[in-house]
Amino acid sequence: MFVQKLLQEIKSKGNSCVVGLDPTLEMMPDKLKRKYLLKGSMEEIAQMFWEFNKTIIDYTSELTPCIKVQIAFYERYGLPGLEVFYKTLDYGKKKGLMTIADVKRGDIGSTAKAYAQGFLTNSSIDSITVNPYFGSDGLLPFVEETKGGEKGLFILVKTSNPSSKELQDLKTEDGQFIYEKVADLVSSFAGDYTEFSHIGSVVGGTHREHLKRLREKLKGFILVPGYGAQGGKGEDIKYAFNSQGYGALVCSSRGITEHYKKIGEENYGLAAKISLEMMIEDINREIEKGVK
Ligand SMILES: O=C(O)c1cc(=O)[nH]c(=O)n1[C@@H]1O[C@H](COP(=O)(O)O)[C@@H](O)[C@H]1O
Repeated sequence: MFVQKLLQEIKSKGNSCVVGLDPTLEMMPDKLKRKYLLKGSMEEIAQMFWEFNKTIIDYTSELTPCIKVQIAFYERYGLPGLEVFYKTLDYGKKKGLMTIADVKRGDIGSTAKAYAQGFLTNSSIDSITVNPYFGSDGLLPFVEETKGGEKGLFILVKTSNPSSKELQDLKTEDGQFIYEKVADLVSSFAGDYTEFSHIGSVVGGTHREHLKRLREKLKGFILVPGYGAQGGKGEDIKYAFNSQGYGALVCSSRGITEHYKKIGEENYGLAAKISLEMMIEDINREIEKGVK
């Protein structure tokens, strides 16, 4: 079961920090560029991303419970890129990690069903991110595909980007914000659960007040992106956890994979590990302090 496996990983590793694998050309260490880039073809770039991802996973898999792989960074390099997206998830699973395929899908019911089946029947994918803009009939195929709780969903409730307030913070007729309405919709799908529902949500780590309000409303795990590169801090993000220190996954991508730029590229994998260790220390310290 998704939630049980996730909790087991979190407890055995002693943290809820997720490594995001969002490779870009600019992110690549020079030594990899020298090794792979002859013509600059999609195949070469994909091969380079594969070595980069494998190295980051090798250095961090003993620490992190989970990886998140954002599909856009792979799709932009066509089929060779997509192959690396799936190979990365597969490699993460082989290393014993839980996986989030960050695909942010959503559509009318029939198309949503195709998305849901395409991603959620893949044995290397434990969970996906979902866009709720189509409303309940667009969400139902994803909920249906995860019925039984073997797989999980993270539905966008309040995103981390500065403009998220333009639409998500609009007030509805009954005085609630739109993101609160989305949270209610997500909760209505959560079903029976003992600890946390496998129907989770995404709330950006850049909004302390939202995390406070939403932790009470939401019954599933909260995926919290925005740590590090987007300015999210442990002192705010701790509000996504329950009083026992569980129920959230904090994700950092560039903060971990680009850390080598601060300390030298000879060992970019070790640099990622060091950055993850610092993140874990920060988040765990804040959880320990508790919420007021
Ligand atoms: O669903 C997400 O993961 C997500 C939601 C959100 O509100 N904000 C957000 O940054 N993300 C993703 O989280 C990652 C953040 O990357 P960094 O800013 O490099 O840590 C990217 O893959 C984003 O697409």
